[in-house]
Amino acid sequence: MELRSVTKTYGPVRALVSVSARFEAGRVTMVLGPNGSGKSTLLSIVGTLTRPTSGRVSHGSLGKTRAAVRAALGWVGHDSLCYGDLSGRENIELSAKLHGLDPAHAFEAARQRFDLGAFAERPFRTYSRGQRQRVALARALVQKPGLLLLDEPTTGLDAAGVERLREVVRAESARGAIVVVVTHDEPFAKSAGDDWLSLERGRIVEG
Ligand SMILES: Nc1ncnc2c1ncn2[C@@H]1O[C@H](COP(=O)(O)OP(=O)(O)OP(=O)(O)O)[C@@H](O)[C@H]1O
Repeated sequence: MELRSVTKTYGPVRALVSVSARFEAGRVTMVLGPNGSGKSTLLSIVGTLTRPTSGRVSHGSLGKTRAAVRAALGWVGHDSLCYGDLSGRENIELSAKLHGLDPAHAFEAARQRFDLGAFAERPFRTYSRGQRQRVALARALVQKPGLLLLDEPTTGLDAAGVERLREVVRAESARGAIVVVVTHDEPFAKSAGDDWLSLERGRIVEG
């Protein structure tokens, strides 16, 4: 997957300025940079949720159409994309159904992988932050995405939660996914990343 000279403006604000980068299958790219440097904008362009103002985005073998890329996309952003009135189990099962997969099988796999306890039967809105994060991640991974995008995934996680996340990120890339993670957590970025890309005022400064 590749961005070529991608610029994104919002009125007078230049969120990204001529950004070029490659993201390889089987590698984890960490996107770093201060607040407002364009990290979330980059992620949403890569995820086809935002169109660039100029420049080119190629998703390579993930697909040529937005629909194809979105079918291959696993996304955990600031918004969990989970329904608050549904339980964790129901959220995961719903995601499985939307991808044409067996819901019970998908939930059982997620339950084991993310150690989902009795809380998985309660409404999602009652969850602690760490529980939300586990279910949101489980939901995003249901269809074994070819492209996994995570925005600040360590926020609110304890040390054990961060370690589990690191293992999941490494396992997903080892499976062959392209993984792109926006983070302010430098120890996590160092330990879980293969490639690092730093943004400052919408421009790549290294990496
Ligand atoms: N929908 C929008 N409308 C107007 N300006 C926007 C919009 N989205 C982002 N911006 C602006 O673009 C710039 C980059 O924002 P972005 O959210 O990509 O930064 P970020 O690096 O993810 O920041 P943070 O670390 O605070 O999450 C900021 O100046 C922001 O205010």
